[in-house]
Amino acid sequence: MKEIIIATKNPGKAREFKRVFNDQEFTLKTLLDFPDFPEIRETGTTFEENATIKAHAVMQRFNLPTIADDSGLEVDALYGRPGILSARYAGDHNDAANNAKLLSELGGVPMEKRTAQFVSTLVFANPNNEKDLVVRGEFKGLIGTLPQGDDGFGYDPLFYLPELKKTMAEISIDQKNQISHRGQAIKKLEQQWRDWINWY
Ligand SMILES: O=c1nc[nH]c2c1ncn2[C@H]1C[C@H](O)[C@@H](COP(=O)(O)OP(=O)(O)OP(=O)(O)O)O1
Ligand SMILES: [Mg+2]
Repeated sequence: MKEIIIATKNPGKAREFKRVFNDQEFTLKTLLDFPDFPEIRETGTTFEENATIKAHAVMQRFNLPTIADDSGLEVDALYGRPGILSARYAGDHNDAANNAKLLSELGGVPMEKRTAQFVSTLVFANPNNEKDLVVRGEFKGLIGTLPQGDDGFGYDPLFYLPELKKTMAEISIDQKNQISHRGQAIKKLEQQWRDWINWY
């Protein structure tokens, strides 16, 4: 059976990927299956650079086709921050601390100025392909004034969808995948990767 690795240690991302990116033809693994895999330093200056760093580190270790997601939240009132530093905004990978810092930085900013977007860049690297496949998805919303909902991960409890009158943490994983930055990027990947990949 062919294998594809998702180069992530984030359980929320892994769950969203496994829900929509699967097939009889290959099995999907993530770094959660390899807990000893060393920390990959995300030293790039763009989502694409960081996704490329992660995809290549993991591809080289396993010699298998590897997809990495680098993603984050760009808040207009904060001039695009936290952006590529989203995971490290307040503390290292502490969602609650990150959300609290975001609320505090946006203190006093009225709802109409709390516009933001989630961004996801996916890089698919393969030992037999010279060029990586790169896709990106974006999704706009508003930053709420208090966290709501228990689903999702990261900034989802603060990411408010005015059309649905719900946060991203109050919709199902399937609904999130249908609309989200990552869901859109995965759809683009689905449309392109079979024509791109050289298995052997
Ligand atoms: O759908 C999302 N819903 C809520 N928050 C999200 C989402 N997508 C990204 N985010 C936030 C989480 C984290 O603070 C940062 C990603 O950082 P990023 O380095 O790409 O991922 P990560 O370190 O959690 O896992 P890994 O690098 O192993 O894939 O943006
Ligand atoms: Mg990361």
